[in-house]
Parts: sequence; structure tokens; C-alpha cells
Amino acid sequence: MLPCLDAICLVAFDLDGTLIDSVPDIAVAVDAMLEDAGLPTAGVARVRDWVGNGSRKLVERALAFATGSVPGDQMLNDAHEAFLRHYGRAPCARTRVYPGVREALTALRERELVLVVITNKPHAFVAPILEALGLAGYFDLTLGGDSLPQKKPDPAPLLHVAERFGIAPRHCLMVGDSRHDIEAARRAGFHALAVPYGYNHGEPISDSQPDAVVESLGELV
Ligand SMILES: O=C(O)COP(=O)(O)O
Ligand SMILES: [Mg+2]
Repeated sequence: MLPCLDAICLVAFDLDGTLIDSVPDIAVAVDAMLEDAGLPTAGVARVRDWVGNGSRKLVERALAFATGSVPGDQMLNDAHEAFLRHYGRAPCARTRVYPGVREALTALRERELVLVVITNKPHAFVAPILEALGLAGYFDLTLGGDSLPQKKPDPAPLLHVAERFGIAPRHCLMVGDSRHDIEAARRAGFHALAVPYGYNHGEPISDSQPDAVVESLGELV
């Protein structure tokens, strides 16, 4: 069970698959990287199941699919650089905000909650995407997968924001689409709310036993 919103002072949102449907642009960049390497492309349906552990892991999974073996360091480094270059050219051409997100963010801001983004995406992409979609103004802080030495499912980024704003974890809520968000929330002592429409390696998010699942963030308010 989720506590009543009155008991919550800070809400941390996952980005990819929770606030925004970003996989169409991510898949274009993955496929461009694979083409550069002379490998078969993967397509959006496969890439969807590879998102969640940051860009390097995404590229590693794509190379393993395309070559049939785990890539060596040099190949992975080169491919990761190529992916970042391609993604950086158009990180927000096909990316869309999910239904209910703007309404939820507006209502939570009106309640004067601290709102943050904690994503495993490289931080350099976060501000340009939020700005392009008109979401930047809602957030007090954003953390990317490379902002700290640890990323989700490690609880460190969640504990970092709780401490930064001086709010006890039991008054914080993590909202996410993947098992990494739910695990990070558990380990940090945050409440955990999940959405079922995002990217969770093809598994139902209910398997991770979040406190609650909502079909749309519009239900939050
Ligand atoms: O970039 C990823 O791997 C996932 O990003 P997310 O943490 O916003 O879902
Ligand atoms: Mg996500």
C-alpha cells in the first residue's frame, strides 16, 4: 500500500519508460551504431527490452545480440561512443511524454513537493530532452546514470537526493517502470510506485512488488 500523498515530501521520477517514451529515438541511435560497425540492426522492439541499466549496458546488449558474443572492451568503447554521438544528434525527435504526466507534475508542484529525476541515462541528455518536451521547469534536481559512481538499482542516487533536501527516506516516493527502480527504492527506504507501460526487460512490473501500480500517472492526483 502507498501512504497518502500528505506523508510524502519528495517524489523521484525515473525518466525513460516512466515520464517519456524515449525508446524510438534510442533504437534509431542503436541501429545507426550497429550499421557503423557493419552489423545487423536490432529494431525498436528488441531495444525496448535492453534499456534500463544505462547506455553502456544497452550497447553491450546490442553488440551481444548482433555478434552472438560478449564484446571486448575496445569494441564496446568504440560502439558506446558511436551510440552517444548518434543519440546526441536527435535525442528527442520521436520521444513523447506519456499521458497523465504533465497533469501529475503540475498537481504535485502545486502541493509544493520536491520533484527530482533519477535516471540511468547519461546526464548530458537529460536537460535537452526535458527542455524540448517542456518538462524542465518541474524539477528541483536531475541525476543521470553517470552523475554518481553508483546507478540504480543501487540506492545511492535516491539517498543522495533525500540527503540533499534533508528529507527522511520514509517521506520519499520513487516512481518508475523497471525492477531497478523498485529495488533502488526498497534499498533506500523509499516508497515505490510503478507504471506498467514502460521498459522492464519484458517482465511485468508487478513481479517486483512495488507498493502500488498505476496505469497512468494521472491517477497519482
Ligand atoms: O538509460 C537507461 O538505461 C534507463 O533510463 P531510466 O533509468 O530513466 O529508465
Ligand atoms: Mg525507466
